[in-house]
Amino acid sequence: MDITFDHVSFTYQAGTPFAGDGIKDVSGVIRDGSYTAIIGHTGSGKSTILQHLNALLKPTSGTVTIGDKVITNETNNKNLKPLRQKVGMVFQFAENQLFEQTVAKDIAFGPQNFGVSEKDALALADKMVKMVGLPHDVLEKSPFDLSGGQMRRVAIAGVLAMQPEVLVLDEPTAGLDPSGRHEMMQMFEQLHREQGQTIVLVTHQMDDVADYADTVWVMAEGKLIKTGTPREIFADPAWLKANQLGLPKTAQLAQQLAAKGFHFDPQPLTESELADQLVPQIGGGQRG
Ligand SMILES: Nc1ncnc2c1ncn2[C@@H]1O[C@H](COP(=O)(O)OP(=O)(O)OP(=O)(O)O)[C@@H](O)[C@H]1O
Repeated sequence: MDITFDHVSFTYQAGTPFAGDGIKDVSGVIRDGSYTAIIGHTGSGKSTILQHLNALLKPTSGTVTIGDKVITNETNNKNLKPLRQKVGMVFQFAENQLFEQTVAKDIAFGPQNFGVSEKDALALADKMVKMVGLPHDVLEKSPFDLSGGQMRRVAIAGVLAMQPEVLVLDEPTAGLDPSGRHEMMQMFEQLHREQGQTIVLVTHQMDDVADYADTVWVMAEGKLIKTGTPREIFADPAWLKANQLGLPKTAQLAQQLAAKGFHFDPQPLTESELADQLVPQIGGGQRG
């Protein structure tokens, strides 16, 4: 399912003295099957974009087309429930939204709310717990007895149990330690690679953009100022700096090595790309 923005603007508290622009004249497509990263400085409009992906916000002007559903300022709120199933949102610190007595009930809550029987919803909970890498025995535990990272996985399992066509992640690894971050990003990567899950990721981590995304939207002051592949977006360090964005760590390291006489073409964005280009230059690669 594609999600298409056509000249979308959104004004918070429109018509009041507190009115403020959220996004301005955004046009672009989140392609079915893509892994799209949305990046930009604080206040650039990323969260406002996300909330248009399942019509939590409706455009002040312009249209958002989600699959076959066209959302405008005039769209009636009543008919939006199916969208909430099709576009699953994992908000920042999603674990704060857990509330049931057991993990199983918490994960099953969403599907049951959409008419799935209790038995089938609990079977889904069983499957999703595995998918997010948690042991089976957490199902009967209280979510509040788990670690923070485990609680977040339960919250994500609850979103996945809705079997969304598009999975939207708002800084899903915020507050996790480096290994927890890596494991969680690998989990999303697996969903994308093995099941073709469409993913939209808001992140401040340029390494994650380079490692996982195939498409990038760059936001600044409410506008979508650039779209492209990570390679296209990271090709111009001066432009990135002007927009208060950085390079992935690997590309930064390659820049430092280039200043010492090493040569890279194309610019390496991931560790394995860096290693592939560096090894021949230091005469390595053959051991023993
Ligand atoms: N509830 C609100 N009421 C009024 N203005 C808002 C509201 N939420 C956001 N804004 C404004 O809309 C603009 C875009 O904000 P948004 O939260 O979408 O940016 P962001 O890129 O997600 O920021 P961050 O990286 O800090 O989460 C900002 O100028 C912000 O001040």
